Amino acid sequence: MTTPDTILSVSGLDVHLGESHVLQGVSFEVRSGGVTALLGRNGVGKTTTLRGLLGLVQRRGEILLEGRDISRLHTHEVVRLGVGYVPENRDVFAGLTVQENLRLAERPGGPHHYDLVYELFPRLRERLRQRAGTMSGGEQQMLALARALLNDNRLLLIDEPSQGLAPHLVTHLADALTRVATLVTVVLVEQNLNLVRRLARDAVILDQGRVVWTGDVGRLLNDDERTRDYLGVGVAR
Ligand SMILES: Nc1ncnc2c1ncn2[C@@H]1O[C@H](COP(=O)(O)OP(=O)(O)OP(=O)(O)O)[C@@H](O)[C@H]1O
Repeated sequence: MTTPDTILSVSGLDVHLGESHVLQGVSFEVRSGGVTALLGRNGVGKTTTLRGLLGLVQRRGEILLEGRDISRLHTHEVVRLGVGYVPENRDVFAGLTVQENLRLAERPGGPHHYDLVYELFPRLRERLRQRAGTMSGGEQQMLALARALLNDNRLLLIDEPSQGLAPHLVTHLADALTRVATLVTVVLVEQNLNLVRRLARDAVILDQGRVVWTGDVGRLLNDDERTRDYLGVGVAR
């Protein structure tokens, strides 16, 4: 049931890729504010769900953003409604500088939140003239996040931001995302369950293209059997 504090409501989302029926009627809701984690084993359809929401893959089903059906909109129209995306491959232009990468991310009409970006990632301000491709993986991840944060978004879709980062960078990322989540609703795909525990309030678990569990993150991560069955891991406490 959709309640007033629901920002996103997905119902019967279906995606075929090649011969595969990757999403088979995915349905879930995202509450306004904070972080909802989209979890599941490798290959269950998490990235495809984010891409489906954005219209980057052909999809069927109903997707309501603040009550408005966006399921037939093109990607640029979804983005213009305030949906930001940070893909897992760190979508930066390697041959361009940090400054150019940020400029290109500016959505026409603004506003553009450079103050916020530099407050969260002071390193980027120091490196405005550096080519993005010569920065470390962590710095590129910060730049990818910064590109999404520059614009006014209602919803940010962030795919595996901690992938490949050293532990101290994961801590920095967690601090930044904690602040981000006070400003905009986040749907986070993440394998690092310590990060999920720290950041997320709600969880949605996918298995083989279907939602198999939704609920409170704390409840999920305190349930060894469930985390083992659905996520294939034990959780360190
Ligand atoms: N272009 C494509 N053509 C055919 N199958 C695809 C294509 N892209 C993805 N798939 C398949 O769709 C399934 C879901 O992929 P997806 O990337 O959404 O999973 P995921 O849950 O994000 O996985 P991971 O945690 O490993 O990133 C996988 O089995 C994948 O092999």
